[in-house]
Amino acid sequence: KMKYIIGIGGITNGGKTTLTDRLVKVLPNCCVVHQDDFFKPPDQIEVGEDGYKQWDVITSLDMEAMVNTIRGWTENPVKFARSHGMPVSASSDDEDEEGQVHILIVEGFLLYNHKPLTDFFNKCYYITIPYEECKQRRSSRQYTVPDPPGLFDGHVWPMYLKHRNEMEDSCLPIEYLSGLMSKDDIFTCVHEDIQNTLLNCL
Ligand SMILES: Nc1ncnc2c1ncn2[C@@H]1O[C@H](COP(=O)(O)OP(=O)(O)O)[C@@H](O)[C@H]1O
Ligand SMILES: NC(=O)c1ccc[n+]([C@@H]2O[C@H](COP(=O)(O)O)[C@@H](O)[C@H]2O)c1
Repeated sequence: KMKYIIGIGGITNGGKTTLTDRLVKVLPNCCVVHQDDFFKPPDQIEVGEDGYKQWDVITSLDMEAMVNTIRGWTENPVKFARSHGMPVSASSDDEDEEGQVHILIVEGFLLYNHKPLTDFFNKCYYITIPYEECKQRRSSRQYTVPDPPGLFDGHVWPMYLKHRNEMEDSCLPIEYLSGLMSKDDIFTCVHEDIQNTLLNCL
C-alpha cells in the first residue's frame, strides 16, 4: 500500500483551505488534517508585552496532538478515513490490497517550523501573497476569536516573517506558489504536479 503525505503550508489567508478543499474532492482515498483544529483554547494563549494574545507561534498549537493524529493516519489510513467520515474506495476495504494509493493532505500556516511534523512530508507546498493583499484578505475574515485592532501589523505579519526566515534556513525542499494566481490556476498547477509525482512512484 502506498502512502503519500502532502503539506499545504503558507501565509494566513493565502488560499490554503480553498486549495485543499478542491484537492480532497478529486484525489483518490484522500484524507485531510487542518492545523487550525489544534489551536489551544484562548485562556491558554500567552499574552505578549505588546498586550496581544500570541496566536501565531508554535506553542499556541497542540503540536503533539497534531503529530499523533498524522501518525494515526500512517498506521491505518482506511480506519482513519472511516473514523473521520471520509470516503475510501471499495477495493481498499481489503487491508492487504497492493498498489492502492492513500493520500493525506496536511494544511496549515505553521507546517514547516516543527521537525517532528516536517519528517512526515513527502511533498511541501507553500503559498505566499504580498503584505497588502494579506492584510486586505485578513480584514474581512472572521476567526473564532476576532482579531483585535492592530494585531496584523503588531503580531501576525512580524511572526510570518520570522517563521518564513526560519523555514528558509532549514533547507526543506519547498515548492512555492503565488496565492495571487486565480483559484483555478493554483488548483490545476498543484493537481497536475501531484498526479505526475504519483505516476512516477507507481
Ligand atoms: N487564488 C485566490 N485569489 C483570490 N482570493 C482567494 C484565492 N484563494 C483564496 N482566496 C480568498 O482568500 C480568503 C482566504 O482563503 P482561505 O483558503 O481560507 O485561506 P487560508 O486557508 O490560507 O487562510 C477567502 O476569502 C478566499 O475566498
Ligand atoms: N482558529 C482559531 O482558534 C484562531 C483564533 C485566533 C486566531 N487565529 C488565526 O488563525 C491564523 C491561521 O489560520 P489561517 O492560515 O487559516 O488564516 C493565525 O494567523 C491566527 O492568528 C485562529
